[in-house]
Amino acid sequence: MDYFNYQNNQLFAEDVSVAAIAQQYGTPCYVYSRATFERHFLAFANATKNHKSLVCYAVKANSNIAVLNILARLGSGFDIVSKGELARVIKAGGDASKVVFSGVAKTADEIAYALKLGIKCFNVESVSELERISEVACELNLEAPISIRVNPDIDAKTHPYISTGLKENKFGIDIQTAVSVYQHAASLPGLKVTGVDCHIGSQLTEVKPFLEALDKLIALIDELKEKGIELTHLDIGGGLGVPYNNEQPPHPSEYAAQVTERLANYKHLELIFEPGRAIAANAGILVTQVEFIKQNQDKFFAIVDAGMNDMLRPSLYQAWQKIIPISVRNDDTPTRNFDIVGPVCETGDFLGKNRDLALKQGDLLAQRSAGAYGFTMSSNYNSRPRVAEIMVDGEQHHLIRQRETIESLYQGEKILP
Ligand SMILES: Cc1ncc(COP(=O)(O)O)c(C=O)c1O
Ligand SMILES: N[C@@H](CCCC[NH3+])C(=O)O
Repeated sequence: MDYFNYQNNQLFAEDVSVAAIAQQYGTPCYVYSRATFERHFLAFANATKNHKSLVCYAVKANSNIAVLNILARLGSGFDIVSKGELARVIKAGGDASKVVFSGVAKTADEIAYALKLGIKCFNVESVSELERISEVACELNLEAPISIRVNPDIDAKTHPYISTGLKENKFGIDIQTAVSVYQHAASLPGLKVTGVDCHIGSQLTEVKPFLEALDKLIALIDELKEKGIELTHLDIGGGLGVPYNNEQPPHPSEYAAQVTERLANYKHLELIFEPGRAIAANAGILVTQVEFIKQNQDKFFAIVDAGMNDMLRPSLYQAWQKIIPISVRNDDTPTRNFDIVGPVCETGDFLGKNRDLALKQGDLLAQRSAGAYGFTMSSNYNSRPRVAEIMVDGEQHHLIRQRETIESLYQGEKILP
């Protein structure tokens, strides 16, 4: 099921022509499908119905408040990594009691903000952080629910930059030392030990590494119980991959079924998932226009109006995302092998390389799978205003973030007197 489809050679997002959106809002722009966000969220939520569980959407994937609101209405919880992300969740109508706070460097201010809002849990990534949370909680006369994010030293078999569960990665606490850290946590004032957490990486295309991590977590939970520390939840993190090209990641229902099966004897443990990409990636496209066609000897470039500042993934991870025309040509324009490059002054500024397309100046293109880690990783590099975001909902479309203005680029800056 795909909500981005061709009708009479024109790309549609649900029931709206993408060309019409580009005409109305200009390019580049991100276009999202509400129905896709909902379908992906429900795939997780429904798959885990036989086990007490909570889906905490990872806000970093796509943090527009319209997206968060759509998910909050379906009962989603949220995985956040900053005060800013938590503020977005609250602004969007999310429930703080369903928020888990991840990240390696929570400040005292961020901890206090989250504590006062009554979040579900802090996923703690170091002993120093544990002590900081204890101090802040005591100062506020509050109790902080915590879980330790353990690093299980599992190879997630993904790109090294998005692998997080190996001992050489900065994330989590070495699982070998976890028991003593839990004992330390139990002795500190202001803390309530509630769970265990891990997140081994992103864009995983197999269930096996998740299950390996889960087995290590279960062994830890058993050991803690023997030592008198009983946990009430297990957070397996996010990381389920999506098909960008020919990858065949397991469907959320298959993944969730295998995870819950392993937890058959642990029905009392609430299971938390933190999916980001699996919910958002294929719910969005980046729409861009060909500014120029350029030929250097036998190399063809389509220079488009979206750059690495709008979509960083290809430059940062050599990520491959499909690029398709918004209107399929049926004239005699030759198909050529193009590098699709942006306007930014960097050699690494490309959306895709070696793409066989029939293109002319002025054509519109869509980069697919752009709903996750697209807009949220965008910047103003080269003083380029960040682009508009549009949410399609059936036959309706809504501007959910306006294009930044030139003036906004230097807002807050000052010239010396
Ligand atoms: C702690 C944590 N949870 C959840 C996620 C979401 O990951 P994904 O988008 O791969 O599901 C991330 C990002 O990788 C993360 O760091
Ligand atoms: N931003 C990355 C994933 C990292 C997720 C954050 N832990 C991507 O686009 O693939």
